[in-house]
Formats: sequence, structure tokens, C-alpha cells
Amino acid sequence: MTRTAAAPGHAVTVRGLAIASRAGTLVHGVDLDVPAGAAVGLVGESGSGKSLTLRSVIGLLPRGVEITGGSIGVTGRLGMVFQDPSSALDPLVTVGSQVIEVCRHVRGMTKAAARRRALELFEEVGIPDPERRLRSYPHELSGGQRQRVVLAVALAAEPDILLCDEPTTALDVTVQAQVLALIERLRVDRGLTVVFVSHDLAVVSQVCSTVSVMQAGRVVESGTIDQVVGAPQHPYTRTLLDAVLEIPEAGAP
Ligand SMILES: Nc1ncnc2c1ncn2[C@@H]1O[C@H](COP(=O)(O)OP(=O)(O)OP(=O)(O)O)[C@@H](O)[C@H]1O
Repeated sequence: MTRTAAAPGHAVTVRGLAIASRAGTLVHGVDLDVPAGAAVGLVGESGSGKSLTLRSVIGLLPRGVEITGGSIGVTGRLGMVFQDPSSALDPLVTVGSQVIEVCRHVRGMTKAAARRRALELFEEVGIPDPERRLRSYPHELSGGQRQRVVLAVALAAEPDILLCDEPTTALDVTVQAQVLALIERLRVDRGLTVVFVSHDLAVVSQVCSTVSVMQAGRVVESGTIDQVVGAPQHPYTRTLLDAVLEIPEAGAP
């Protein structure tokens, strides 16, 4: 496996990525192009290889799973947001300290500067009463607020590229929409590049301009959201779309 810079104008370029465990190949020759500043989705059912593909970009594969072929190009600093905000945060440390730690150790700030920065980051991600919230423990916050804290922790390292693995799946629908809107605002305001993994094509459509559909470790279709949702070419994409269309609209009879 070779690690290089991304292709010109891109934040991430993956070519022919193969990932395997002792049991066999899990991801087969995946290509992915993520233009700088864009939001690109990876969608597919559980086990299709989305998470392993995303994790290989940041070099965080589980034990016993390794990259066996291909190349990954990255230009910029990477940050990652996981599905479950509870496991991403230390339950015994105040949420403010968790952001301050990153500012101090990754950005080399003094304690006072790191605290000021943590306050700014809490404001940026829309945590109400941020001064007081800095002193809260994770269990004292709602799921949506915890995921905002997780975003603040990720942003504290000043990433250029945010890798999101099902960041809203554990949240109820209204809160999910708020967190998706926040990710979109952060992308626009900060010029972040976003790679967004979800099993839900509707969620990906809210954040991303292009999407790759994965099935059984392969990309079976990719294109703009309009192309993939409007005129799906692969039968598996149609199955994913049908699953979305079966969900009744809120307030529908
Ligand atoms: N630690 C591991 N050891 C062995 N196989 C694994 C490991 N993690 C994942 N796999 C296998 O790799 C394949 C792809 O998993 P991956 O987590 O990328 O799928 P996914 O599409 O992200 O699904 P999910 O949303 O459930 O995480 C699956 O068949 C899974 O069983």
C-alpha cells in the first residue's frame, strides 16, 4: 500500500483499495475521489465495507484487518467523528477538559488559550450556555449535545478533512437533522472536506453532493446525488432507495 498526496484539487484519492482479514478479502479494489471542500458520501448496508474504507484513510483499521493493495492519497489534516458519541467521549472527564486537552496537546496552546478556544468551539457547534457546559460530564448532556461535543473535539485539532462514520445514526430524527445541518455549515464556513458514511441514502443526500454506493466490499455505483437518486443504475442502489421511500413522511397517515 502506498500513501501519497491526493490528486491535484483533491483532499482524498483512493485507488484500488483492498482490505483483508484472515478470513479473506473484505474490500475489493475501491476507488474514491474526494475534491477539496466537497462532501462525498459512502452508502451501503451493514457489512458492505464503508467503515473499513473510511478507517483505512485515517489508518485506524481494527486489529487483524489490513490493507492488502492499492493506494491512498491524502492532502490535509484528518479528523474523525464516530457513530456513538458516548463511546467517543471519556465519561469521567468534563466535556470542556476533553476539548481543552486536544487544544493543548495537538495545537500546543497554553491552558488559558485552550480554555478560550474550547469556549469558541462550543459556540461554533451550537452548544447552549457554553461556559456552564464546559464543566458538564458527558452523561449530563443530551445525545445531540454529546455529538456536538464530539464535533468540537474533532475541530479542536483544526482538521481540513472530516471523516464521519454514521455520526447521526444514534440520534432521533429531529436531532439528526440538526447535526447534519451543523456538519454542512461547518463544511461551508471552514472550507472543510467531508467524507460521510451512512447506511441511509436519505441522510447522505442531505449532506453530500456525490455518493458512492458499496455492496459486499465493492463500489457498485457512484455519481452525483441527483444521478444516483434520480436515475439509479445498479439494482442494489434501487433496493437502498426503496428502503428510504418506504419510510413514511412525518405526519403522514
Ligand atoms: N475487526 C474485524 N475483523 C474481521 N472482520 C471485520 C472486522 N471489522 C469488520 N469486518 C468485516 O468487514 C466487512 C466490512 O465491514 P465494515 O464495518 O466496513 O462494514 P460497514 O458497511 O461499515 O457496516 P457497519 O455499518 O455495520 O459498520 C464485514 O463483512 C465485516 O464483518
